[in-house]
Order: sequence, then C-alpha cells, then structure tokens
Amino acid sequence: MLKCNTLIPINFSKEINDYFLNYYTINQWEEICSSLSIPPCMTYIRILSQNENDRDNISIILQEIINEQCKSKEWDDIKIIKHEILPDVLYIPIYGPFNDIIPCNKEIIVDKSTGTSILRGADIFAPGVLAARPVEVGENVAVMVDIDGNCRRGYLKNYTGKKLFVGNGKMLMSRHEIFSSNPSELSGIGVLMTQPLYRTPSISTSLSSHLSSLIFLQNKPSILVGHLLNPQPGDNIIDMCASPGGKTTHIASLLLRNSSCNSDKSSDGIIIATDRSKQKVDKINQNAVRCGVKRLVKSFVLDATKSILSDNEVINFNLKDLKCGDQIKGFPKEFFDRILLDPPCSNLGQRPNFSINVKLSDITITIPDYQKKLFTSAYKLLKPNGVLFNPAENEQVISWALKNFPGLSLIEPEIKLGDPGLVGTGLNETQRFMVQRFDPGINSGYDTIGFFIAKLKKIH
Ligand SMILES: C[S@@+](CC[C@H](N)C(=O)[O-])C[C@H]1O[C@@H](n2cnc3c(N)ncnc32)[C@H](O)[C@@H]1O
Repeated sequence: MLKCNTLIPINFSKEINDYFLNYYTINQWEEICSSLSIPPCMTYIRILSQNENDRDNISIILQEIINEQCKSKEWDDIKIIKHEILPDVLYIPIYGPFNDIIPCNKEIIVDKSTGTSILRGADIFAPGVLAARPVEVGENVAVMVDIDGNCRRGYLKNYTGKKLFVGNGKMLMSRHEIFSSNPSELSGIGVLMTQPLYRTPSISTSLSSHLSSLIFLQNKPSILVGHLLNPQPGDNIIDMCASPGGKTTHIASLLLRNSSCNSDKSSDGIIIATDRSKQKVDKINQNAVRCGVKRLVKSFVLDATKSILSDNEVINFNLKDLKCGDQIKGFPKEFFDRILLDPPCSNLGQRPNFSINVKLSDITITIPDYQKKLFTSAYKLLKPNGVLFNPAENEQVISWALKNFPGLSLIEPEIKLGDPGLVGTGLNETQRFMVQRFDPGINSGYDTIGFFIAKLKKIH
C-alpha cells in the first residue's frame, strides 16, 4: 500500500495568521484554514429558465443523470435538492472525505487545477494528466496532485515531489494515448474517478449535453447577488467587472422574468457588461448566448477605473452608436440605475485550494486600494437613488466608501443568507448587520466559498 498525504489545512505565513487573529478567535481561524483545503459541502446550480416551474422538470432530468453516474460508479444514491429561498437554485451534496480509501499501487499525477476539479466531482480530462508510469485502459490508479508544480508533462518515472492523494480512478485512455499528442489536441475523459476522496456527481460532464442550455454552475453567494440587485423593467444596469458573466447573465434572466408582464419590449431595460480585455468580453458574450439573454446584454471592453466620459465626450455620446465587443471610452456621470461592482479580490475564499500564495500587503493595501479606485468610478456612474452592489474584499472598503462619499448608505438586504460583518473593521453595529459575510467552514460559509456582499444606495 502506498503511503499518502491527504488534504491538510492551508498554511499561512505568521503575519497573515496574526492579522486575521485580530478578527477571528483561534478556533474560528483554524476552522477557516481547514475548510479552505476541502470543497464546500454543496454544489449549487442556477437554472436558466425564467419560469420557476421549470425547476422541477430540470431537477428530474438532472436527477436521472446523477442516478446513472452513481450506478456506474457503484455509489449510494445522491439526491438533488431545491433551494428553500432562492427560487432558481438546485443543489447537490458533496460527501466526504472518504479517508478509508486505499490508494492503488500505480499512480498518475495531475496538476492543481485538475485536482481542485476532482474534489468538486469532476472526472479527469486527458490533458489534465501530467505524468504516469506505463498504464493501460481499464487499470485502476491512485490520483496524486503535484503540489509544487514541478512535475514535467509526460514524466515516466515515479514522481517523488510533494503530492497529495485525491482518490482512485480507472484509466479510460492508456499512457501512450495521453502523451502521444499535444495537450491542445487531446479531448475526452482520460480517467474516471471511481473512488474520489469527496463524492459528488460530475456536473461538468453533463454540461457537454443539452443541459448546458438549462443550468449554470454558480456559487450560492454569487446567485444571491443577482436576487438582491433585483433588476426592474426599464433599468439601465452596468456590471463593471463582468467576465466571465455569471452574474451578468443571472441579472439578465431576472430582468426578463421581471419584465415578462411588460408587452413593450423596448422598455425591458439594458445590461451593460464591461471588462478590461477583448478576450474577457468575448467570454461574457458566449455565456450570454448560452444563457439565452443576449438580447439584453451589451458587452464592451472598458477599464472600469477610467469609465467616466469628459464633458466634451458626453456631447457626442449615444448608447445606440456603441458596437458590442468594441473598446469604449466610458459613460456619462449618473447614467445607471443599478451598478454591480464585482472587483478582483485576493481569491482567499476560493475552495478547495492546495496552497494559497498571498502577501499581507495584498490583503491590506494593494487590493483594497484598487477596489477603492473602482468604487470611485462606480459611485460617479450611479444616478441619485441608484443602487450599488459591491462584493468587495471586505468591510474596510465599505467603511471607507461610507466615510468618503456623502449621500451613500447601506441598505438592509431583502434576503439574508450570510453572517454579519466582522467587529473592528470600521462598520458600526447597525452597518455590520446590513452586510453579508460568508467565511469558509463557519456558519453561513459552511457550504460555500468565502464571499462578502454590501448593497448601497446613493440617496442624493
Ligand atoms: C471577480 S471577477 C468578476 C466575476 C464576474 N462578476 C462573474 O460573476 O462572472 C473580476 C473581474 O474584474 C475584471 N477587472 C479587473 N480590473 C478591471 C478594470 N480595471 N476594468 C474592468 N474590469 C476589470 C477582471 O478582468 C475579472 O474578470
């Protein structure tokens, strides 16, 4: 039997531990560090139909696929569940860890992103296999993740670098088939995960079938953002950091649903989705097409830190002149009724993770400063009475915004699924209970990635 390391808590530097211990008890922080290395206990799925009754039908189709997978892998049944509060959400439990699995003698090595997908239920696509001793179709293998990224593709010997066991699988392709072509030319499942450390159906495999136009894999707090934004017919909405478009497409679906009684299609409203490169904007477009909301989504390349038109530029501005996919200069001040600002963050809350490389200065200076720059643009683009959503890095950015932008205030969220904001971060007691925090492994973060949401209104 091979001796294997299994998942261990994320190890942060002393300065990062000390920083977070200002806000969490030791027990809470240890729980967060352990939870970051394991998957959440649910996979969330947003249904793409605007008709909530379709959730039942989609749930039946999905359940059949899940039943087939469980049968073929000889697992107990796994039941899909309807979310009690979010009407367009289904979720599937992730069971584990199955620590009693005995690793097979032969092993293959996969990269970290493949390892992460395995822990969330995926089988292994052939390009994800980094190395293997000679192995044939049908053989069982232990699947190990290359933690330091040092394993060369196609390595033939026993890899002795740092590696972690994520389960056993069955080869659907031989070593020869996997390594005789370029990864870009390879496709299909190379290894079926028969005994993963965490057990849940592989929904991404199903996505290649007709289900891709019915469902969208998305984390629960991200789906919550769309519901809280609650787009209304006639609204001018912008999602300023939108790619790949998960939240944009959800907002568009909700707008379609909210406009369904409205026969005048020209007043449905509009969602502008911007990101900083053409490639990222193309991705938003692809998702808008897949989700059936292309009619409402106009996407452009725009640096959100420089998105306000000068007085001269405003004179010639006409939204209808802008061509989807183009680089644009920005928008007039106070142009939007609702703004979603989902800025880049430290990704500290993503899970599962094998290691996290983040510096304290990233969390306390670099990222908040960048978010503040983006926030300043968003504030200027917002109409008086407009609503701004900011899934920011943390409470400090929101507390800074409340002090620096007169007329801005937090709004009580209509749906609360998260925990209050942290103590000692600049928000007062009332404000703390108006933001929502999801900390991996703790209370509301038990079943999700880490996340933070604030809903603000510009009163004047
Ligand atoms: C957290 S992701 C957005 C995820 C997206 N809202 C979704 O739900 O699918 C942050 C995005 O911000 C974009 N971004 C970063 N800086 C930007 C800038 N100055 N202008 C526009 N987009 C920017 C990144 O390219 C990235 O796609």
